[in-house]
Amino acid sequence: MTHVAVLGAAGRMGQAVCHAVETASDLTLASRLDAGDDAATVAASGAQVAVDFTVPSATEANVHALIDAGVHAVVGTTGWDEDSLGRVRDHLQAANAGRAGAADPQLGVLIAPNFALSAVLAMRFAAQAAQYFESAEVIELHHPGKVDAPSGTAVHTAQGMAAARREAGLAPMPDATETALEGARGADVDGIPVHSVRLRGLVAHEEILLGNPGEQLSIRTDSFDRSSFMPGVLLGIRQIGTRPGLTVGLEHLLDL
Ligand SMILES: NC(=O)c1ccc[n+]([C@@H]2O[C@H](COP(=O)([O-])OP(=O)(O)OC[C@H]3O[C@@H](n4cnc5c(N)ncnc54)[C@H](O)[C@@H]3O)[C@@H](O)[C@H]2O)c1
Ligand SMILES: O=C(O)C1=N[C@H](C(=O)O)CCC1
Repeated sequence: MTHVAVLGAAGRMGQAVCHAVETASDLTLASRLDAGDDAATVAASGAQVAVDFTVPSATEANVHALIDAGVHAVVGTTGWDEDSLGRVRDHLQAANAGRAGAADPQLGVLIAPNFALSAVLAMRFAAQAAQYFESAEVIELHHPGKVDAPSGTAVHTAQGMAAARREAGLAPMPDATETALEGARGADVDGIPVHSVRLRGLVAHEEILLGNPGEQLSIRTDSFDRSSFMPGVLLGIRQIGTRPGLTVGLEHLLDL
């Protein structure tokens, strides 16, 4: 039986994760934490794994506290960049160097911008397709309660596509824009324009547009309900104990 703590337990995702953990026969919900609670207390609740769905401004400090507490972490909170990921990688390496044996297992942290299978596949397909198209843009569409833009998924998608374009030696994308209102061409993520829509009624959606003369490929993922993220979160909880160090992206846990 794996004991699980949930950080951000009062939030939209935290509530869904608590319910998913409570209804899984191999998991026990050890503690629920929200703003104002100390992440360092999760070990005392008996948790071996903590799940973080909080806010971009808090998640990195939470992860460092969890590493210090000797608890594996599964993180869905967005807002990570190369610097913050690097600090977690270094902290894990230092912490794991001092840990050995069954009573002191090697710690793992999984940080995934999207736990929905459709989104993970969309990111993979977009990276595969990117080298074959002159033009590529990403449109992400979310509920208006979301605090960050662009979405972590859109950043991850654009970075994967940009890396594939670089590797294939593609020229910059055609774009004759000479004058534009600020923001009209979206945010520039590694040379890929990313557009953010916030609309009441939406949950989490993304469309990737790829264009060539005379043709277009559209790749779209829609999470209509937060239940779409739960199989991925549960997979992360079940596997993180066997994955020491930092893993970025659920794709590494799937047989894609
Ligand atoms: N990876 C994914 O698949 C996925 C899916 C959905 C959302 N997200 C991300 O998860 C995060 C949370 O999304 P949400 O819609 O649940 O947000 P939310 O605002 O509904 O919930 C966040 C919760 O975190 C709490 N919180 C704030 N600071 C905290 C702290 N220091 N310690 C503990 N709790 C704290 C808040 O009080 C709130 O209850 C966002 O970054 C979002 O982008 C990721
Ligand atoms: O609801 C959110 O907020 C979501 N955030 C993630 C992101 O920023 O990519 C994943 C989808 C839902």
